[in-house]
Amino acid sequence: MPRATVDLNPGQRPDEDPSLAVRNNGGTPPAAVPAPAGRREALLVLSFGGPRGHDDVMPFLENVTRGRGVPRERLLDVAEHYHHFGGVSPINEQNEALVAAIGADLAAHGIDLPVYWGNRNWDPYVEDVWQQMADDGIEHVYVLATSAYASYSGCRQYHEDVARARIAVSSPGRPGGPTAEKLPHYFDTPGFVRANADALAAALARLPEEHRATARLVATAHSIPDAMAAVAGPDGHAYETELMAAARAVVDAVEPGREFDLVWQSRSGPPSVPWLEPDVNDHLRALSGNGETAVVVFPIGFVSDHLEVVWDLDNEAEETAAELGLVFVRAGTAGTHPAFVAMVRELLQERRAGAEPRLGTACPAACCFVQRPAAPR
Ligand SMILES: CC1=C(CCC(=O)O)c2cc3nc(cc4[nH]c(cc5[nH]c(cc1n2)c(C)c5CCC(=O)O)c(CCC(=O)O)c4C)C(CCC(=O)O)=C3C
Ligand SMILES: [Fe+2]
Repeated sequence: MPRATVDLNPGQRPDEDPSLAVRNNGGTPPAAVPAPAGRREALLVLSFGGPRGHDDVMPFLENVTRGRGVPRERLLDVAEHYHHFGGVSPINEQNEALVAAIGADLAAHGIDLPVYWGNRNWDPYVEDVWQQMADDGIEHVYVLATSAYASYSGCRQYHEDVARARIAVSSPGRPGGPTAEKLPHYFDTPGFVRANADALAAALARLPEEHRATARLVATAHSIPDAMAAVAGPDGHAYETELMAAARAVVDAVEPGREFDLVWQSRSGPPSVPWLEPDVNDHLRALSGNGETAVVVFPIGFVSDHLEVVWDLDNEAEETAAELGLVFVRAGTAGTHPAFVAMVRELLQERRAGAEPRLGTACPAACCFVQRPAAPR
């Protein structure tokens, strides 16, 4: 018997809180059977979203943090980071490039499948894209989330985004637009590991020669609240274990067995709430105190060089390193690396051929569930 799963396809339930449909419904997991012949399918790249200009910044931040108890001072602080880039997040052009690269790769392999792009927090919103796909006659959508790992923010919330979009496009006789299934977590796929390993190797090569063999390798990922980490994945703590596995595989692909650290960046929320530690800046101080002279930071937790990378690492962490006199190089992310793009095609083909659903495709009903604060502050 299939386990109760997060329901991506709640159909037409306009009177229900969309998030309840996701949380409480024991839905049917996508079956391990091939896609029906002739069904009109599409791929949706589902991402976080980011502002496109000055005036978008605060409304965007309010979208991200609605009802989440993030202090206003933190929002104003983060708004400043965006304003350093004219209010334009790099995430949009990163996603446009990824969509183009996936489209070109599918075409090059003779796979006739349209690729759409939608976001949780900013235009193009997932609800609007779902409507577009419905209008275009798409019947089934494979969803690639731009996060490789388990956690509420990186997995479950993307399931919720899809369920919300499906409810938004429901109308009498046309419930939910296309049906959906999320592609599984891909942190451990050879393509994702290869893309990150190439980036790490390139970063090492940018170090002055005398530091290459001894530089400390430091993997980073977005910090999350301890409470969110505790319930990530079916058995808890999957965010940390998946990150550790991905970082280990990436380092081993460059230099088998070389030591590395996994630390956290970009924490948010009120100081009273514990998040995963140590922070990358504190970690750099500790390394320097231990006599280390050079570091390579590789943001394994992210799939593109968006703001959390180009500000929090290239600016803040780099500055910390400079104060300490540490030689600092930051490795790139998967971006549009051909191995990463090919991996997306492989995940897609695996699902279309009827492979057994893996974690992230069909999640147990309570997987990654976190209780949000009762009232927005
Ligand atoms: C696990 C995780 C990922 C990785 C998985 C994934 O990629 O989905 C991620 C990605 C991202 N986070 C991003 C930006 C932000 N995250 C925030 C806030 C938060 N992130 C959280 C977690 C994560 N975040 C959490 C638990 C919060 C607290 C509020 C809440 O519980 O939701 C805030 C609010 C202000 C602040 O407090 O920092 C912003 C602006 C951007 C866009 C960057 C750009 O614009 O280029 C991206 C890709
Ligand atoms: Fe975030």
